[in-house]
Amino acid sequence: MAVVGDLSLTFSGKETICAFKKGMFGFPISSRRVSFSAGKLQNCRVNTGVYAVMQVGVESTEISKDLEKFEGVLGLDVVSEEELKERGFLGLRKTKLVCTIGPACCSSDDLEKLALGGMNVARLNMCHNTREWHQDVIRKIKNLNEEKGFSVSVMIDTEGSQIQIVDHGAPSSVKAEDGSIWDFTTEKFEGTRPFTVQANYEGFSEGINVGDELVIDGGMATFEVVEKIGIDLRCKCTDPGLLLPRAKLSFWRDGRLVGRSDELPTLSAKDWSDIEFAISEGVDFIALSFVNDADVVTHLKNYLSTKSSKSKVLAKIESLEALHKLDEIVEASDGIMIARGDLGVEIPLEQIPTVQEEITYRCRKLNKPVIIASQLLESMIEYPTPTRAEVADVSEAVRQYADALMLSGESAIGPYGQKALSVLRMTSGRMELWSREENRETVLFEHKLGASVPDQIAEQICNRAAGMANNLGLDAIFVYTKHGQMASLISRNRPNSPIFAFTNDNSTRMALNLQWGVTPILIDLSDDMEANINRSINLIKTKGLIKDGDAVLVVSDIIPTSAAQTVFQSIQVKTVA
Ligand SMILES: Nc1ncnc2c1ncn2[C@@H]1O[C@H](COP(=O)(O)OP(=O)(O)OP(=O)(O)O)[C@@H](O)[C@H]1O
Ligand SMILES: CC(=O)C(=O)O
Ligand SMILES: [K+]
Ligand SMILES: [Mg+2]
Repeated sequence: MAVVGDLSLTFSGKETICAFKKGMFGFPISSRRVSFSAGKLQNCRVNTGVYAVMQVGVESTEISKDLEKFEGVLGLDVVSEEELKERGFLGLRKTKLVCTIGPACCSSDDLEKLALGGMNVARLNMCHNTREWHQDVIRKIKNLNEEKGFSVSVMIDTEGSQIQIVDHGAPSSVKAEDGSIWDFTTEKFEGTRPFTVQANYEGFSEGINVGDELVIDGGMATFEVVEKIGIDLRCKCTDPGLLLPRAKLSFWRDGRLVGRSDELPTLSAKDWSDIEFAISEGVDFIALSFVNDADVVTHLKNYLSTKSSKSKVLAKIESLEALHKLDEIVEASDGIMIARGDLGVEIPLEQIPTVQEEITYRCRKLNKPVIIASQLLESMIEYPTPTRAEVADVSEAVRQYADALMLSGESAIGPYGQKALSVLRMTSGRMELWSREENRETVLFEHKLGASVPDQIAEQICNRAAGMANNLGLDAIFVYTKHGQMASLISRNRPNSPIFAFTNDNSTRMALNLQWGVTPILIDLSDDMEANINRSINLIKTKGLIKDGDAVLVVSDIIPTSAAQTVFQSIQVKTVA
């Protein structure tokens, strides 16, 4: 049980304690109003992750005195708290970790182990499994957050539409031999039909000519189209290989992709129904597969706001079209996933590394979090140790300053998911340290970032703040933020000091889980900024996480709630005393 502190209350008469938030205590309180008669209520355990300013409708001064100590509870997750206690400010991990949840890790026990192992975001791929299964996993994660003080965000990833194999006549993989002739059809067939492959999309052969190349999964096997029979294609295997279930099909002519993805809807009827589900479950992120332009992102964001949903929309970059419209997609979305798996079906594999670096850089410039996904530790689906090349790939992603790294099958279906997560954690920690030592005082690549976000005052304040924190070697940056904008602008500079983002908005807290170097903390914020700052520093101090003499840089962007107030944006250095 995550505990901020134990509290004993002595009741002298017929008193009522009002407005405790649900979950405030370590035992369940379902009502917001609890009555106690005379006696002593001992060892009420106050959870982290839930904040409340308590109002006490009592005459007893004794109770008020006890409760005063707890006024304003810090919503700091248990994992960051432990990491901070063990390793100090500079030891906090900066790169965020996303785990795909699948049959290998969906029990509460497994999910808890992943949360303890550093999972910041749990991803659910709507391509697989049932609605009930997904719902069950989401509820388990939310329960763990509430009861055990974790702060794991939930992401759903839409199925999207793509030309792929639905049936190749075998339960798992089939081998295509050199020179063998295969029919690709959309017709459904019963049982096994040798050398026949069923594709999922009626128009899959439209515009395809004899002589075109059909590539499976970006290079697992290659065929040449030798004949068109109605809408079916007869093909000869020119590069033998494996056809896996759900393998992706792409067509090439003269070394170029024959672009097809704009024919298919980014959001199918199934995707919309999954989005309704995501809204009703209150998920934190919706990742859109096969985004081809900004319109679909804007459309979904507008739709979510009509539903009062605070889910953030991530665009997955996994098509050639998306690369052509990268900037507009990045600007429209709340973040990006570089989906290297399907991207490798649409562009030659040797282009992936440079494209990854370019997308990562564009995202940082435009101040949007970016996740690097797919095959980071692929061999760990089978083996308990990664290849050296995989560790090098992970390190490179960290060196590029991606916000987050993602596990796919490694956690979803592999028996070594927790180990894979720890490989990500150790490798990113090592690389972060190395980059910091390399960069020392020059982490601020401001000349490279340029002025590129709309709010230039906020941008300048945050750039200066990050620079100051580095130059002065400050212990931490505290930022007070409603929507996370300032926290994100500081993170964009990738400063050495950890960024603690204090917010009173839970959806901001959950969204910031994806941002490099940011530890979001839920806290009650009043209009009095000085009071907020002092109270949060005191709370952190009470927990033993900061001590006298530590120096923090404080940045705030609290927007006025009344006409009498002005926008409060400031930088100050505070030495804890
Ligand atoms: N909920 C699930 N139930 C069963 N299997 C799953 C589930 N989620 C993932 N998997 C398995 O893990 C593998 C990797 O998962 P992942 O979701 O990353 O697939 P992907 O094909 O890379 O993603 P996408 O479909 O978005 O392109 C999948 O091929 C699938 O076998
Ligand atoms: C993650 C994903 O969708 C991909 O790599 O294709
Ligand atoms: K998907
Ligand atoms: Mg994909």
